[in-house]
Amino acid sequence: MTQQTTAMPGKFITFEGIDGAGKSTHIGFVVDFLAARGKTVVSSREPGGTRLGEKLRELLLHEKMHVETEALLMFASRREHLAQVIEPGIERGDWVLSDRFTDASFAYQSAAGGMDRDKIMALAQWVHAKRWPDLTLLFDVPVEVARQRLDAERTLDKFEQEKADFFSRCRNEYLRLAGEHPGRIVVIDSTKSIDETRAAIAAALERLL
Ligand SMILES: Nc1ncnc2c1ncn2[C@@H]1O[C@H](COP(=O)(O)OP(=O)(O)OP(=O)(O)O)[C@@H](O)[C@H]1O
Ligand SMILES: Cc1cn([C@H]2C[C@H](O)[C@@H](COP(=O)(O)O)O2)c(=O)[nH]c1=O
Repeated sequence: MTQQTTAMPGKFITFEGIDGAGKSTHIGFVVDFLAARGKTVVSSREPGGTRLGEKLRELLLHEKMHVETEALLMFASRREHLAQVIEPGIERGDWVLSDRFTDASFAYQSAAGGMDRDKIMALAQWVHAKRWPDLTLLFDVPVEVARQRLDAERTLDKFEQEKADFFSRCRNEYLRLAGEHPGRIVVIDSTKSIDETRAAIAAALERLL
């Protein structure tokens, strides 16, 4: 008789925050933390994460467009990412990490960009009705701190060139989402030192292990 083994489904963890909050700095730490605990980790990002998604990312980060076009392209990238990376990874039992997901569409296209929230929700229901992250780490810093971190280090893309007011609306929306989904979204105070931030991340991850 053939014995059938069903792999335990993996987990889906997303990283959010305004540009310059520090989320990318900590993804490597999370990969190492989980790998040390025997997890197979897949690390990816949005927009992007697939060949098509990376092409869309190039357009999204550098071309001016109507905010609804922007949202549709974000969700086109997301659809491909779910089909090629997120769902197969979780099914294999891997821990899939994504640098941003749908919370970013609520923060950037809706709260900051002015798009109707219900339209983002309709796209989310269409593209991934049943799939939401098991854990979202929200890296929170005041807008001025994020700005200083960005200015210190690179050529700014289309979103990063937005004014402080745009990022205040994003930040407020992220915090509002955290209040709405306290079981999923953990707010990490990203003004702290990198070591202190790592300790907070480790505590949040322990809840899933
Ligand atoms: N806790 C911290 N203290 C001081 N500097 C930090 C801290 N965390 C990150 N930084 C620095 O801030 C800068 C921006 O960090 P990072 O690229 O991780 O931000 P991000 O949120 O991923 O931004 P983006 O979304 O635009 O990619 C980097 O130079 C990083 O070294
Ligand atoms: C998924 C997603 C992303 N964005 C924006 C947010 C950032 O400014 C860029 C991605 O850059 P990062 O350095 O990789 O964080 O894209 C968005 O506006 N809406 C989204 O859904």
